[in-house]
Amino acid sequence: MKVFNTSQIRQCDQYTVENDEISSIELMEKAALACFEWIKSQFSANYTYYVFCGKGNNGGDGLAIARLLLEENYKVETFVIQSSSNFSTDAQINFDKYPDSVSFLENDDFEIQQENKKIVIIDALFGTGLNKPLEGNTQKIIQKLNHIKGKKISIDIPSGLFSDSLPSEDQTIFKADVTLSFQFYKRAFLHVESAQYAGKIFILDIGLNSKFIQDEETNNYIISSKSVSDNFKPRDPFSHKGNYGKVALIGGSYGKIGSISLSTRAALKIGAGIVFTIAPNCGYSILQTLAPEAMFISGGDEKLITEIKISTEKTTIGIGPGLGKEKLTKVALEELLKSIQTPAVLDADALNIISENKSMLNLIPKNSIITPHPVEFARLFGDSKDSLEQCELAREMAKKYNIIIVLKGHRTAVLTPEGKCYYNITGNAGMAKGGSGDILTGMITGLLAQGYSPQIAAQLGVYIHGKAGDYAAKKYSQEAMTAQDIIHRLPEVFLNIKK
Ligand SMILES: NC(=O)C1=CN([C@@H]2O[C@H](COP(=O)(O)OP(=O)(O)OC[C@H]3O[C@@H](n4cnc5c(N)ncnc54)[C@H](O)[C@@H]3O)[C@@H](O)[C@H]2O)[C@@H](O)CC1
Ligand SMILES: Nc1ncnc2c1ncn2[C@@H]1O[C@H](COP(=O)(O)OP(=O)(O)O)[C@@H](O)[C@H]1O
Ligand SMILES: [K+]
Repeated sequence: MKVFNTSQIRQCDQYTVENDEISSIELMEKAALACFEWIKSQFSANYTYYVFCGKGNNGGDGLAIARLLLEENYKVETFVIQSSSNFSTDAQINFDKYPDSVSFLENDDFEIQQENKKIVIIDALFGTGLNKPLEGNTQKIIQKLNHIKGKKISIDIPSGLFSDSLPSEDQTIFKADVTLSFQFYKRAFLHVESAQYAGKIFILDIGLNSKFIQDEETNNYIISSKSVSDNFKPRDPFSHKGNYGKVALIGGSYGKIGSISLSTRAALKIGAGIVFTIAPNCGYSILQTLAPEAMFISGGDEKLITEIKISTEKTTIGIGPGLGKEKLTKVALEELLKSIQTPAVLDADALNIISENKSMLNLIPKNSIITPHPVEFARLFGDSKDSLEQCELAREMAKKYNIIIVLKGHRTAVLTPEGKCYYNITGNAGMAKGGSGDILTGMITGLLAQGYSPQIAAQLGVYIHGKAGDYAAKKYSQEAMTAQDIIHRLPEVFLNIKK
């Protein structure tokens, strides 16, 4: 699913109005109707709706939503911000059509009856037309709204937020529980500094022109469930274990055998044919017990990995979880990287070793996948001022080193050597626990071994990992789920992909 910037969304609107039999006011009505239907499906008529509108098209959406609510006898109070600018053409039409009176706000002296607990505040003050951070009265109004208790819904984008850039810390922005946005994810919804204002995001289809959407180019995408099922390869009934690849997961050190055992179990459970684990000898009994399907190869020492004895020709390597950074381990990693000809997966301490020996970056086989969290990324490639800048730096580094970078976080981004960015929107805060990343390494390595291209293995891996995490949270709660539960919920993910 493509992510467009504000100017592309505007062009898409315009193209739709010019090429489809729909006028801009009809498009606004469609957008408002989609919001109204969503609101109706979630809230009863017992709520009082306070609709705050600007004079642009976002305000026009708000006025149309307020009218639709009134027509179905919902209790509605509508406010319009008084300003020197005129209504946009379509907002003026919706203002004229509004069947009740509206209150014009010159400052923040509006009243909302708080003792009535069933309150919905609809923010239709500013949309994608915002041209500078809010100040003066609008700023005060939003600050006041942010202190009022009630359900808060932003239309298209929280007022005060820009679609394509991140806010400064002191910027005033409406804090929504839910954002109902039209047709496309906005980039601001995909970065933590801005996404926190949007709450839960629902993308409403308003039927914008599909040819435009197909033809318009972008470098930013969402990994959609459709792209996952389109790329998914069901197992051939006549296949044997040799068809599903040979994986070697390398990692663990004394006290951290758990991490490589999680990776091992994840690789098995994601469908890999044959799995080896290379770990220190202290991991032998643990691994043979926790993952009896996998074969153990000694890493050369009781507590550390000092040698990696595996033919890399037909084996897909995943290295890093719990590995440690001892000198002998570094040497073993260096030797391994020199011997690999095919893409591998590098995580955690494998990346930390490389960040302390930057020339090793050039040893990473091309099209390999590295899976840093933001701090590991910064160790490798330097600091960034925010997550958007870090994402752009990752795009450059993926191109420079010809690798795929899986930049982990609330919205993990997969950056490719062609400069594309694929955001993952599955997953939840229950996964913010030690071990979740080790599982992702095992999953991506297991998918790569099964013949998925590195880019698809990375995209499927992060999507499936997050989706399994969502099933785990549903069953056990975000608090009580542990990383292992992500592995346990993989069956639900596969059964649903196949549907
Ligand atoms: N395809 C779509 O996405 C559709 C979008 N529509 C709506 O149209 C919106 C965009 O409409 P507009 O371009 O009219 O923009 P807005 O409604 O965001 O606001 C523009 C107005 O706000 C004023 N303004 C901008 N920045 C300000 C600031 N910092 N302080 C005070 N005033 C400021 C401008 O002077 C202008 O009057 C979208 O967000 C969406 O809600 C819908 O109506 C229909 C379809
Ligand atoms: N709040 C969150 N929402 C969605 N996914 C999350 C969240 N927090 C963590 N995750 C996911 O959990 C994993 C954590 O990986 P990592 O930071 O390497 O942890 P570790 O290796 O210590 O388990 C990543 O895949 C990340 O995307
Ligand atoms: K808004």
